[in-house]
Amino acid sequence: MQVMTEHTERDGDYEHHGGFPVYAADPDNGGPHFGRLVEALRTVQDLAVSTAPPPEVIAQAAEQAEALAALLAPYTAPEGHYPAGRSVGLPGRGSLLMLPWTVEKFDRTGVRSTGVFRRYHMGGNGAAHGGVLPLLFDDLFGMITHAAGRPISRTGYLHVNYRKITPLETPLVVEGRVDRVDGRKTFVSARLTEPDGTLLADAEALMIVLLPGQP
Ligand SMILES: CCCCCCCCCC(=O)SCCNC(=O)CCNC(=O)[C@H](O)C(C)(C)COP(=O)(O)OP(=O)(O)OC[C@H]1O[C@@H](n2cnc3c(N)ncnc32)[C@H](O)[C@@H]1OP(=O)(O)O
Repeated sequence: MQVMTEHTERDGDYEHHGGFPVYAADPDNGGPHFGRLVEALRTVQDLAVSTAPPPEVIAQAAEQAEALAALLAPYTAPEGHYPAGRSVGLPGRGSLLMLPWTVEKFDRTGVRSTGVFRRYHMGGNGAAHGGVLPLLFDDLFGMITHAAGRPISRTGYLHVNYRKITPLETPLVVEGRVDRVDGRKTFVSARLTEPDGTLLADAEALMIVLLPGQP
């Protein structure tokens, strides 16, 4: 997918990325207002799942949301030609789908990212939803594979162990690495912890290098 980092040592097939389009990081991070837009939309997501306004306010909000959608709709662009997902200077690379975390380390020895789960990510009883942890790990494993100089790979399996309730609005750290390479197979693992090292979840996955033209 995204070829966004310079590598000094690359896998021999690094330039082959299956059938993925090759596209680059956006050096402008979407321009001067894009980060602000993404953050405002994330706040709207938080509020959309946590407010109970009266019907007249909901109607007003719906009209404004519809107007925003109508404003943006004419600018739909092909994959790799919009800043979401390519704005590596923004939390979650500027993609609303990704957790709004910040990559602190990205090299062949592994990737570390820090951030918080927000109100939008809540499951039950104040804790993070179980489904957002695999999202965090899966994206991290994609980055780990990429940072290790492996060609773009897809997740064959992803196993998460939920060790402790994951809190919201609490600074957390996720860090992982390549454990083993076997032909097309890259075995990776990672841990989600509190800053004091308390383990919240760990995960392991198999990333499989795509064959030429493979989607
Ligand atoms: C900077 C950011 C960069 C981000 C990069 C993007 C990362 C994206 C990560 C993802 O989330 S991808 C989305 C979730 N994954 C998928 O949708 C994958 C769907 N599955 C497939 O497309 C194919 O199954 C796959 C390409 C993964 C593998 O199919 P292949 O037909 O190419 O391979 P094959 O089935 O022959 O398996 C290759 C090897 O892996 C092994 N394998 C495959 N799946 C396995 C599995 N689930 N468990 C254990 N082993 C498995 C398989 O046995 C075999 O081992 P050997 O080479 O030793 O014989």
